[in-house]
Amino acid sequence: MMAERRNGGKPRREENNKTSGSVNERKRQTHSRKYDVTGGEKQIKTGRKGKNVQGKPRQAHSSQYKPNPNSKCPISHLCGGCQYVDIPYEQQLAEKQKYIDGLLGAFGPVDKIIGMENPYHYRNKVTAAFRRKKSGEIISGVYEEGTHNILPVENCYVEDEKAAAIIRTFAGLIKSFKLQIYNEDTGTGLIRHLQIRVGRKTGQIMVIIVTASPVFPSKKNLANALVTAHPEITTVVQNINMKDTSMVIGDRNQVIYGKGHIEDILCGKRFRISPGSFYQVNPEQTEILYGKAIKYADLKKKETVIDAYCGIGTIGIAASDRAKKVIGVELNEAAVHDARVNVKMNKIQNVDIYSNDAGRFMVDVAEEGDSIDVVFMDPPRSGSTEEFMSSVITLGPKRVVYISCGPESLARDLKYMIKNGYQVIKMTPVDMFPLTRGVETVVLLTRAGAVHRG
Ligand SMILES: C[S@@+](CC[C@H](N)C(=O)[O-])C[C@H]1O[C@@H](n2cnc3c(N)ncnc32)[C@H](O)[C@@H]1O
Repeated sequence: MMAERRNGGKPRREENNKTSGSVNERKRQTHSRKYDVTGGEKQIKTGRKGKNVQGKPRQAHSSQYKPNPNSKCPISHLCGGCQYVDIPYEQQLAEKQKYIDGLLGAFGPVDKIIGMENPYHYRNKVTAAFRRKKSGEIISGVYEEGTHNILPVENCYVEDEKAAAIIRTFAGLIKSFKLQIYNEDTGTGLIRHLQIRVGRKTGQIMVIIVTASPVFPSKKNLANALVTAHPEITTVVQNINMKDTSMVIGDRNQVIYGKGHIEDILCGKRFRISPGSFYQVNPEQTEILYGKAIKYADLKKKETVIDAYCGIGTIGIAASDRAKKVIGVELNEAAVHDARVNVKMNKIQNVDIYSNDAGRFMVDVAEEGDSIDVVFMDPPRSGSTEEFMSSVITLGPKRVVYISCGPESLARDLKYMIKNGYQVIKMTPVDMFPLTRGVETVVLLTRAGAVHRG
């Protein structure tokens, strides 16, 4: 087997594979808005140590918070997440269509954007920060854009409603258990964030309590109280993040209750999701997106397929019944582990998962001259690399199916692929992030001269 020749049948381990994105992606993320609609790690735009980007002290507060009386969401002007919350849904879709047509239309035909029937409360992953008021009451919410001020969230239109209810309960428990909220300036306190992940089809819910220290007194009692209030919670995990970082999730997990992960069902397959693993935030639209991607791949059970940036293996596993062989490659260690478990759990024989940088992996495959028929590529928002794409060009697969949540990096990468002998056959935008400006696009490229069916 070609991949076994490359590493003796053992998964490769990379120095960098504890990350949830490439180094460039992580650098870029720290300068992005904090509410990452695409499902990447939630980021805080940091200024000088102890200051926010406006040079104000970093201690979380919201004394200057003024609700916007003209918006459905009183904090939409400050949170920076839902730029389109006050625009009718049809108009949101029209705006996104216009944007994608303008940015990508010159490369090939763009289909009509696929919207949602109910574009609210779709987000299966919700992260909250906390602040103690002078009265002792605990506020839960999100960061004001570009600052460390915490804005109270009463009713977020994109978040899963069960997750929001759990966050409210947890805020009350912080007070009753007398837990200290982490203070970035002094480095004291325990509770950094709470993250909830929901398996929408299985109903499983994971609560991740991110702490600044491994020492977490009465964590079992706290988890019991939370599960008693919300019996739908299936697991509670302590995630330890001791770094001075804007990343929410740290490297270490300790299971407090349940299995330490959840499962969800997507495209008829079952997927395990661990705290550090990427999973699309809008699974209803993901099924539509993957359906398009697999249709574009036009598989006939004869093809060797690469699923690059495979996360927990979702696209490759969903496509595996239609291919001869699928090779997944992913950098994040937790996701690689999940992907391997997912292959076994779904009793799939023709999928191998590799732990590696996608670019380096493709270089190896290209150097060995292996034969690849189809490449799925679903890189982070910052897009792919020349290293990766030049190897794709060397390998010359008949079809490349590019899935992207970053239209601008997609445009850059399509230019490169076109310059190097590929053509864009079609593109479909899918609205994975209603109420926000975000839009996902799936693109079919073929080698110029290759016959295009379907
Ligand atoms: C947009 S997600 C897509 C994941 C998966 N295809 C899905 O749909 O769930 C991008 C994935 O690329 C991974 N990643 C980031 N940089 C990478 C790199 N240089 N090499 C391999 N994987 C990388 C991330 O950890 C993440 O799982």
